[in-house]
Amino acid sequence: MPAYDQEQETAICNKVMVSHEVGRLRRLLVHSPDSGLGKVTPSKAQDWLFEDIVHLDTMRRDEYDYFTKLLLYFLDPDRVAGKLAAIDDPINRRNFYKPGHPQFHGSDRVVEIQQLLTELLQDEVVRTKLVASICAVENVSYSVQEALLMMDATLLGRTLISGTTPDDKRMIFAPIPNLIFARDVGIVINDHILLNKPARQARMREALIMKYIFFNHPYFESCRRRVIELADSKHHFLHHDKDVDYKHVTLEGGDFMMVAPNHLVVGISERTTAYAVNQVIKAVFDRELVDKVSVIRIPKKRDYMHIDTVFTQVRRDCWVLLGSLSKRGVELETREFYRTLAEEALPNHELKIWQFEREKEGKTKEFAYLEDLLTDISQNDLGVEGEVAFVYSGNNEYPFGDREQWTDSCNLLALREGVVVGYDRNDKTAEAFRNVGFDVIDAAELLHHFEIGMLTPDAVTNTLIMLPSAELSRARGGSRCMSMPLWREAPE
Ligand SMILES: NC(=[NH2+])NCCC[C@H](N)C(=O)O
Repeated sequence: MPAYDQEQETAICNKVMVSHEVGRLRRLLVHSPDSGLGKVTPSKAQDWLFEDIVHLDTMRRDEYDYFTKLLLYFLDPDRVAGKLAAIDDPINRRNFYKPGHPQFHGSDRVVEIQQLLTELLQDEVVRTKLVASICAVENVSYSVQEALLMMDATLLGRTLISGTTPDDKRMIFAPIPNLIFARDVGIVINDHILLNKPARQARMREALIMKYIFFNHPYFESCRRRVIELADSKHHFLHHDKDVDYKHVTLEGGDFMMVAPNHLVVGISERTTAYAVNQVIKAVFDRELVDKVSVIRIPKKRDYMHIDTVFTQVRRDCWVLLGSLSKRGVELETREFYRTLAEEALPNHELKIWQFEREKEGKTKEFAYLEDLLTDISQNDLGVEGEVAFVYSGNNEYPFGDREQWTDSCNLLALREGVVVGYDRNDKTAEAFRNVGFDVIDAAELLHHFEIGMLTPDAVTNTLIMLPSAELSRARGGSRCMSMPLWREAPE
């Protein structure tokens, strides 16, 4: 047996490398719903980017826990295989799923942000800086700041995320309920990490916490010099408010897709500004990180939010997307208009796609439709020779396409090529998947098959795994949103 190589083991453990959307997922960041989600009030729900208040216990026990089990089964099976009956025995009070609890799974493959934060808070210097920054942003009193500094790291981590002190009685600042959407906290571009700059106030504390984690946690030590932080334009603070927008950098992970090692896809959306995209292109070309950047401008509407709410990749040769932004959808919508009037009248006319190449400065290619770009990626970047398959939200039947997009039918996370996780409420989209030859199976049933030895994760192919989603979908994000891949292999 070769000698155990500690250095090599650490390098693998801390590997940060994402160059694809669909190869085998090896490591990711997540955050399971914390008590802050159970404190969202109807009057604040919209400000905090939820469409409704959620029932926390149902969301955790009946929904998110299945996500955790699935991720562990595929990425870190030793923690769960053959153990689910014991893990889920009511006697164990879900302790396996509770960050900070001695029985917490603590996986180094399915990495919990709260655990990283707790570890980071053991460093006195970082702890003082981070607490001071959060207290400044949240505008709390000096005495609260002092009290926070007295807490032990586990309790402090929990408080900084949930906004509530450990006795769970005193809310000292707002929760950050969107931290469950780990996709938006940062972006891995090959071996670099691009920091998020959220568009909404409700997500500022998340970005602050993650900045400290990426720059200070030993886990990211090896790539610290490869963290990219983009700034607003020079003197942006001198501009009039109404002019600030176009010179403002806001960017969120849902608008970024590493589709191939040489090719980054970026969205201009409600959350990511054109100015930010311009800075990103410069940053990745200057560092020679990719050869191509494709930019997709989508209508700035709440329903669409990020590009990953309107399409995601399933296999090298298969994508799921929203019909009204597809070739047929846009053509149908425009047909009855004079061309120039269509541009004025139709929201989907905002859809525009450009491709920039590092070596060909000034030369920009345009794509008329989303399918054209996606076909180009499949065939030219990923070597697909035959047809490229498109699965449409709601099976492209009116009005199910829009209804199911709203509940994240287009926001899928690939665990491996062709094995994707989606929400169980999107029936028509599931039908569309069946029509192109996919199996559709509930997460609970699949886990049961694993537990009784009927199936192994490696044997699963071309499958849409359905996650219970009545509560999760009210938070407006799907499985892709709930994951930030740190390491993904190339599709085999
Ligand atoms: N990558 C995504 N699509 N993330 C979805 C985030 C949802 C969250 N409620 C927000 O509005 O910010």
